[in-house]
Amino acid sequence: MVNILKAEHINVSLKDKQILKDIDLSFEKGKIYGLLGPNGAGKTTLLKVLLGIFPPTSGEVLFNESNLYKNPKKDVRNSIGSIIEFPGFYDNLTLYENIVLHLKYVQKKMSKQEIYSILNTVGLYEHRDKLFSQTSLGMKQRLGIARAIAHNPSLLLLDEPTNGLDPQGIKEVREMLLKEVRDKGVTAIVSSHLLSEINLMADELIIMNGGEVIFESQFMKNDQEVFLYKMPKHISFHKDIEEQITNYRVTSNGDTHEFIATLPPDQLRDILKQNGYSAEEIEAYTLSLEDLYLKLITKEKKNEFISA
Ligand SMILES: Nc1ncnc2c1ncn2[C@@H]1O[C@H](COP(=O)(O)OP(=O)(O)OP(=O)(O)O)[C@@H](O)[C@H]1O
Repeated sequence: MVNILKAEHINVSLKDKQILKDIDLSFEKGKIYGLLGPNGAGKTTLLKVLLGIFPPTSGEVLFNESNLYKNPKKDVRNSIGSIIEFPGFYDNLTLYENIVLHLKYVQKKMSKQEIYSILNTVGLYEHRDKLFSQTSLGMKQRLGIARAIAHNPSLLLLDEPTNGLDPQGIKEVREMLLKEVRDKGVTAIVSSHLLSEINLMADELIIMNGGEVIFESQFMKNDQEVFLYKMPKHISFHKDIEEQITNYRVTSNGDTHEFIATLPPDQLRDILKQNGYSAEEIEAYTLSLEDLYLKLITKEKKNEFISA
């Protein structure tokens, strides 16, 4: 397991508001991370911090073991491709020329044919000579993706990359991303409000709310399932259980603990039996990504979660 990127205890405060709170994450080479969260959760801010364009109030970002904010190795940022917020391009240049300019900026030499091939990958080859100002929203977004991948980065930071794309475009972007990751070992962090897209492409899931990471899991990997458990409070949390549950437990109504875990029900029941409890006392529910997301966000809003 090779970590290409690490965010260590990132805090961001703007004026009196804390926008990111103690974000501590590691990202492995060759994986797609889905970044989810409601509007204002802090996803874009986190991506900007990871890109090296938004210095955190405290904390470190290490990309290939180089600190992005303190003496970064030369050209380290040129190994990152990104779409963060609306990509800025030159209106009076063609799509082809915009990519040429970007490649100059990141000091990467490419032949005309190679640039055509990139434009072809994102479905823009036949529009290559159109002025940027004369393209549709979807084409602009595709050009943003072309720019993000053009210089063969090892890390992609993509903030809602399918914004403005039609269903076919969304599918093409997903397939292209999967190909980049699988063929070239690129690591991608992709924020989206489209749960179904994240479900289809991400290996790992990060859910944010209120500037914090509230859930982190290999949700999709190897069909990993996530369960909601309801357990009577008289069953005390055994170390073996605690080690396997995720960071959240609900102290809910009356006599019941609710918690979310990837630990399968059979294994949880075995642990309970080994500790002298009746396994029949717990209720287990499989959560879809939508269930999980809504459960976490809703509970967060109601302040019902406490840290396990
Ligand atoms: N420059 C800024 N000055 C003050 N507050 C800011 C600034 N940029 C972002 N914020 C605030 O930080 C919080 C997080 O914003 P951010 O854009 O990172 O969220 P997000 O999860 O990307 O949201 P969305 O899904 O709507 O894009 C919000 O409350 C936002 O208002």
